[in-house]
Amino acid sequence: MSATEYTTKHVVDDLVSSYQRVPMLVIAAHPDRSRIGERAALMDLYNEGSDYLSRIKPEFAKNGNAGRALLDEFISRSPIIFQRESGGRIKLKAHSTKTTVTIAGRGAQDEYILKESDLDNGVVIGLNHRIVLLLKLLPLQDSSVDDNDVLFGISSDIRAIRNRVAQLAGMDLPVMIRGAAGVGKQQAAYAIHQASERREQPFISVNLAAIHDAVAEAELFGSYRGGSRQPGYFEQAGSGTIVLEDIEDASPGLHRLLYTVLQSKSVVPVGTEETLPITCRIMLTSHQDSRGFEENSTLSMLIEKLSAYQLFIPPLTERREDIGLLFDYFVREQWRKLYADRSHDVKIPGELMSQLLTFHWPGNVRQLRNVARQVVIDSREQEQLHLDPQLLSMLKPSNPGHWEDETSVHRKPNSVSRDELLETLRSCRFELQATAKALGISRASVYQLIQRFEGVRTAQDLSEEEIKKSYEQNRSDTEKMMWDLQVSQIGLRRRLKSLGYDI
Ligand SMILES: Nc1ncnc2c1ncn2[C@@H]1O[C@H](COP(=O)(O)OP(=O)(O)OP(=O)(O)O)[C@@H](O)[C@H]1O
Repeated sequence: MSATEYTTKHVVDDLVSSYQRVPMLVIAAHPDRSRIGERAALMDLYNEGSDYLSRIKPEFAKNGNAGRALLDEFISRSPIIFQRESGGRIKLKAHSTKTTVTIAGRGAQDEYILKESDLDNGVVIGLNHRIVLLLKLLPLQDSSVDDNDVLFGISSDIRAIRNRVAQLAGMDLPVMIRGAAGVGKQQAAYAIHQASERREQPFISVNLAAIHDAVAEAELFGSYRGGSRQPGYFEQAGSGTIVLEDIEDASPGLHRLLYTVLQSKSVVPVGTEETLPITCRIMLTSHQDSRGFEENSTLSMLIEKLSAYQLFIPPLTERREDIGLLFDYFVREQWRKLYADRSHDVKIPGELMSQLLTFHWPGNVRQLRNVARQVVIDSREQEQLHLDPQLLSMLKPSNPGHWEDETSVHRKPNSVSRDELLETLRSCRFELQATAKALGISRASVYQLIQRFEGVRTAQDLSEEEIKKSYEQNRSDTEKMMWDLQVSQIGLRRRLKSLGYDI
């Protein structure tokens, strides 16, 4: 690789937009768990065209500490060689080492060619099935890890978001947080609240899609019923923070109500003449791309009003370097919760970590956390973390982008058969937006087709009984519930939350 400046997409529009990226090795699994998240830059590969990896080189570091090599007795001192080839490719040569080298968990070979695009996404290197490293082009930054970070992670994206959170915490302004389902939007809102002067005040999160239009006004702004005052969510938030989740899923009526309230900075509880000033900080979350908002709609005006400060959280697969550390963090958290009496120094097997690093994570961090919980439950009597075969097959890498070329296709909804709809819904994890894209029809048409065909449903159509049964059978795992009930996980979570389940 020549000494080119690699440009990287950045998460926060108005922060620095390019970094120098170099080939970096990040430890994702190591017998000594404290080493997860350490990184080493292959500067000789970057500058001179070749570098090597062995038990004694290079030196990995985090938190500004002095570096140390892998130092694992099962890893050979003889080197694995990285050599620059034409076209930004890298040859990895394992001829002269006794260490078994695997790439992305596949069978061991003596030589591998890594394309530049592989290095962009991150190449998963397994050493003797004990140590797993991610080789990726990353900015030349130190790895800083603090277990007390509300937003945990070592990627430059999470780092930039943490900096942004610190800035936003000091400004008493509304914030808009965008990103796909499960990326950590609510976690980011909580991080801002915790870092702000409002931290001692309530933090209230409201799922707008779960509120029925008929009761929305009373639930949000309060009411006067049967001789007593019922406080709404805005009042309950007091001088704290209110997070209005997934704003695009609320009804247009609700958008209009919120817009009026935000203009007047006050609410009028239903059935009263009383005007109550709003003192809480407002944050919105959205899982939709800004192009998805219809121009001049109340929603777009509402968003414009509230989006003076935005935060975008990228999907987990764009920051694979966070996976090892986050998984270890969630395993420790779940282990403490479930087996407080047992040491939580269980080993993460190399194969498991390779699989986690290569999976496409459509449910993002939430799904990773669910997998960690499931693995901990399944490992009760084991020395190592154990993965249930069903879960293992679910984590097989697949091609999530298979519909992307079809976004320009436009067809009549009438030409979509029930079978095609069902098959596409399944391949898109029952998410309506993705299904609409894949079929080349609008989201509204997908919804109409669901209503039309028998046996095809959304989470809104499920009975409370069915939800309860599936919740118990699947031990509250919403990923499993999604496949069981054949509805989107986002919709399902919304229903669960509105029914008061702990998720
Ligand atoms: N960087 C992070 N560090 C620690 N925990 C995280 C991080 N990101 C997400 N999580 C955890 O992952 C789970 C999902 O995060 P969160 O609920 O914030 O996602 P979201 O983007 O708001 O999802 P949705 O759009 O589906 O509501 C939560 O349990 C959260 O605590």
